[in-house]
Amino acid sequence: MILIVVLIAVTSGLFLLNLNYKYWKKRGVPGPKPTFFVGNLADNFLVKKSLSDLYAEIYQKFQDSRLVGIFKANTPVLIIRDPELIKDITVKSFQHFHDNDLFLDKNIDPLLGRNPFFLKGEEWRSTRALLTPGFTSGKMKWVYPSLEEVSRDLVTYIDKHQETTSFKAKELCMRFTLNSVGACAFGLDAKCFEEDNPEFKQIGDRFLVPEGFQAVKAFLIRMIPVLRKMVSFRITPKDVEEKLTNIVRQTLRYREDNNIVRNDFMHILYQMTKTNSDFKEVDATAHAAGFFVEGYETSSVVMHFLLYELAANRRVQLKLRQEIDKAFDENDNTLPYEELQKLVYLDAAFNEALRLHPPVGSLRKVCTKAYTYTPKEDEMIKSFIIEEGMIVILSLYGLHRDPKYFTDPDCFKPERFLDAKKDSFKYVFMPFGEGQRACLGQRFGSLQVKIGVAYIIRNFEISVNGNTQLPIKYDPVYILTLPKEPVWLDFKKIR
Ligand code: HEM
Repeated sequence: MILIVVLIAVTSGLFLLNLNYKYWKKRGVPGPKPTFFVGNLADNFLVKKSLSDLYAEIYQKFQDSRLVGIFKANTPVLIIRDPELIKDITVKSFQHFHDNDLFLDKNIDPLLGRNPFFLKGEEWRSTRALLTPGFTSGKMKWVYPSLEEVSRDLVTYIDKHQETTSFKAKELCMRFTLNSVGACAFGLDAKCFEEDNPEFKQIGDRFLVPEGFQAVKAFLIRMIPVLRKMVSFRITPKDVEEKLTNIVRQTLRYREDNNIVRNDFMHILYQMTKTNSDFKEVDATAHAAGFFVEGYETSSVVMHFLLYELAANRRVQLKLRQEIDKAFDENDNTLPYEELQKLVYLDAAFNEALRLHPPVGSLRKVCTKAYTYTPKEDEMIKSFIIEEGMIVILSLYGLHRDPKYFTDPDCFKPERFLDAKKDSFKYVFMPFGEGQRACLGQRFGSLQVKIGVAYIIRNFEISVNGNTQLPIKYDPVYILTLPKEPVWLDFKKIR
């Protein structure tokens, strides 16, 4: 009897699973054939390819479609290919797609759970409004002297070590961004150029890497989304949470006891704890931690890809050095904030590195209010409803390498950004996202990467070391776009 019940349950389960696989067919939306149980993401489940690589592959296969229907396990998901539709989702119809497909309970992960990236609805809106004043261009000018100091320390650090060894680019850039975030967010010297493994680096090495059991939970939640509400999942390791909380607590106390005012993000948070009774110490800690994790990691990823591309493309490196040298030479061997803003070729090279290697390879939005998809006249699809709760994917990696928008899409050619008319890459080049949910730290991230690279190019000739495995393949597991094997660079002092 039990056997019969189990058989009936399994057969009905299989039947229902297969039934769901007709979801897109019924609506006439094109898409790749799903594999039973895993849907279209088998290569990610088997740790062969990153999700961003997979979405981009699917994006590329369906050249003539505005959207592609796929299955994550047996859940229907939409990949949006059309820039006009992307504009609608991120800007015009934002009220239908205002949340990210990410879930962290702030009672379980109090630091990242309070981060705007993970927050939803009204809570996201009010937190974003609270933090936005910390990222104005005025505030960037405020922290710029700290960034200059850290950049000079970077040059001294490379200088000291380059005789004996070449550098793992990501690690070098991470030391730089950790020091700059330490200075600009916490008002502290993170000592990443002095010690081999200082506390900030230990925290940085572990922050975004869910360990053991948490990684298994993350995988299960991805496969079976209903588990989100049943399984307690955290990204921030417990000991990292304790260390960061202590750093913030001590800094706030020290400032209070000694009446210290510094030009940094912590001062803004400190003021909020004094002026807003709803803003508690745990909020200050969470937002300082948010600045920490978003500030060092994405920027160090971008910076190391930019250095790699400059090392691999000598012509671009030389041209960039001419621009940078001129600015330093005309300003007493310094690079003032206003001068950095004028470096158009540096800006183009930065954008081109972001185009080729966007750290966030895909954006996953959730439909928060049913949305009617209206096809164009030449489409073979009827109008249909994108239901509340459906996940829509914007494949940044797919868009950024689409030959329809970028000629020779796999080549590093900063000139394309110089020649382009304003806004011509809108909604096809969007490394920071678009619309109300776009990256809050874009100004700070761009500033620290550009100043760090400017100081390096001013002082060193860089080349790719033979230890680098080419062509670069992306890590299938890490949540950001990162090479599976490290990029090694050689530095030759020229000044
Ligand atoms: C160059 C480096 C960076 C890149 C490429 C980058 C990219 C992104 C992307 C793609 C998003 C998602 C946008 C969306 O959902 O539409 C995002 C969100 C966010 N980023 Fe960045 N980011 C960078 C640096 C930073 C820095 C330095 C900070 C802060 C110090 C920061 C803070 C945030 C926050 C708070 C969000 C969530 C915004 C929201 O949901 O309202 N980012 N970033």
